[in-house]
Amino acid sequence: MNSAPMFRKVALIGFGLIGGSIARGAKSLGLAGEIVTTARSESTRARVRELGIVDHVVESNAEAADGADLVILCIPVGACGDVAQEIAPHLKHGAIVSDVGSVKGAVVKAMAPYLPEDIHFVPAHPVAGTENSGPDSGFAELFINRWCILTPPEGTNAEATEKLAAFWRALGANVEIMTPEHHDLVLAVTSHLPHLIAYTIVSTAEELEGVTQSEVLKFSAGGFRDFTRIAASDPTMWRDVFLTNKDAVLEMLGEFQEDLSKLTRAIRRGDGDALFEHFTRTRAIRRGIVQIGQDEAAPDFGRRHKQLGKGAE
Ligand SMILES: NC(=O)c1ccc[n+]([C@@H]2O[C@H](COP(=O)([O-])OP(=O)(O)OC[C@H]3O[C@@H](n4cnc5c(N)ncnc54)[C@H](O)[C@@H]3O)[C@@H](O)[C@H]2O)c1
Ligand SMILES: O=C(O)C(=O)C[C@]1(C(=O)O)C=C[C@@H](O)C=C1
Repeated sequence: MNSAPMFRKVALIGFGLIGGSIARGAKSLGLAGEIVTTARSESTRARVRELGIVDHVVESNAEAADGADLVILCIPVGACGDVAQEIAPHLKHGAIVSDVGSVKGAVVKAMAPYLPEDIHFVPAHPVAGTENSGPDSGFAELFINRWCILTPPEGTNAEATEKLAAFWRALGANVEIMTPEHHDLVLAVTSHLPHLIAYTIVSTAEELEGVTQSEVLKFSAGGFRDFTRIAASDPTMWRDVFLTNKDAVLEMLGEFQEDLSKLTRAIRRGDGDALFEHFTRTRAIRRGIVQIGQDEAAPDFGRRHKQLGKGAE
């Protein structure tokens, strides 16, 4: 059985992995009276119409935002400022405007100046994704048991923040609130740096002289294969992440390079104790993360999951 709609009209600007997943989840669970979306290219809009998930696919961002109670920008971080400027005159009084960008400080800085005072701006980042993009890549269960971080600017209406938090919880996410600056520092090490390492190592392997490309492909077992998955992530999205979270990423990269130098020295010196001690510590960290994941599994996970499954039938 579907829940009562939380919002009368939800506008999703951009219909890729994240926009498409929100649409599928919200549709299955009946979270919106009406879902309107738009995408930049006619071919994407045509594909979204064909998929038949949303109620209306419109031609422009302004048209999508017009009269919506909740507007979510599901587009690359670098495009958020321009789109905020474009939709601002069309926003309904009291509407909640949000985004899903992987970087928060730059998004707040780019969007806030354009949003009228009667709009509730509640930036968000669902920490859930895959290496795929585009209208066919989304799925309703993407956010189940994952975190969604909200970074409302100081003075944001608490009721609006709670309404958006409830929307994300309904999609299956666990919600946490923090400042954009803290978000960007944490995500620099947990998400942005790992992607940079994956992007680096895959091209390093490809450019090696003593090892052929076919050998790399043939013998890419577990570890390297995981890196190639991450390194297949969308170039536009990740270009924007590194351009807009420059300071935090550079800070974390500095720390990483120091630690890498320590391990390099241990290998060069044949210091087995240092290597063993290091790997023992990282194994404990991994086991701790897995345990936290199990402890924090939402108690009503099964129910939500079933509900999504039913709605999608
Ligand atoms: N992919 C992930 O794993 C992931 C996870 C969490 C958050 N995010 C964030 O979500 C956002 C969207 O990512 P995605 O993975 O859904 O991307 P995607 O490539 O699958 O979809 C992006 C959508 O944005 C539209 N778009 C692109 N440039 C635009 C522009 N200049 N103006 C208007 N629309 C534009 C595209 O037409 C498409 O509909 C990004 O900000 C990303 O940082 C991504
Ligand atoms: O699993 C993946 O493919 C992801 O990279 C998802 C991932 C992440 O780093 O965890 C990537 C970027 C987003 O901002 C959030 C989630």
